[in-house]
Amino acid sequence: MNVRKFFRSFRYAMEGLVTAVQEQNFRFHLVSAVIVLMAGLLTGLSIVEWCIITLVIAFVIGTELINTAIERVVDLASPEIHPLAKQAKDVAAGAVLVFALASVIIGLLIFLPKWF
Ligand SMILES: Nc1ncnc2c1ncn2[C@@H]1O[C@H](COP(=O)(O)OP(=O)(O)OP(=O)(O)O)[C@@H](O)[C@H]1O
Repeated sequence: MNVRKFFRSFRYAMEGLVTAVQEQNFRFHLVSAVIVLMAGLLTGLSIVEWCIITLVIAFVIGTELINTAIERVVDLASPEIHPLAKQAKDVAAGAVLVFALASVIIGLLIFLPKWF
């Protein structure tokens, strides 16, 4: 295994995260994740619940990262207005929406019974 290559790839991945942080939607998901993690600490969750919350946060943020990557590629490939460019961006945004809605439902199922 090439350790230098591994750390270089890691650095590029971190640069990707720094790029994504400049996106308002990504920052919204990050802030939401921090709020959910703080609520989890204050409420007290089981190991399984922490695993579910961690997975859900990773899925939403991961999907938002892929959405950002798709936006960049579409802008590169089709800087002019094109129906396929619109479809590509809207479908990618739809993927984020599906995960975000599922995360809200899962969050409610985990937290509501503990609060009420
Ligand atoms: N090249 C294009 N051709 C046709 N429609 C486009 C094109 N680029 C963007 N759109 C439409 O405009 C919407 C907003 O595009 P934009 O590039 O601002 O993306 P966004 O989702 O607002 O992301 P961000 O502002 O975070 O970059 C897209 O969801 C899409 O419907």
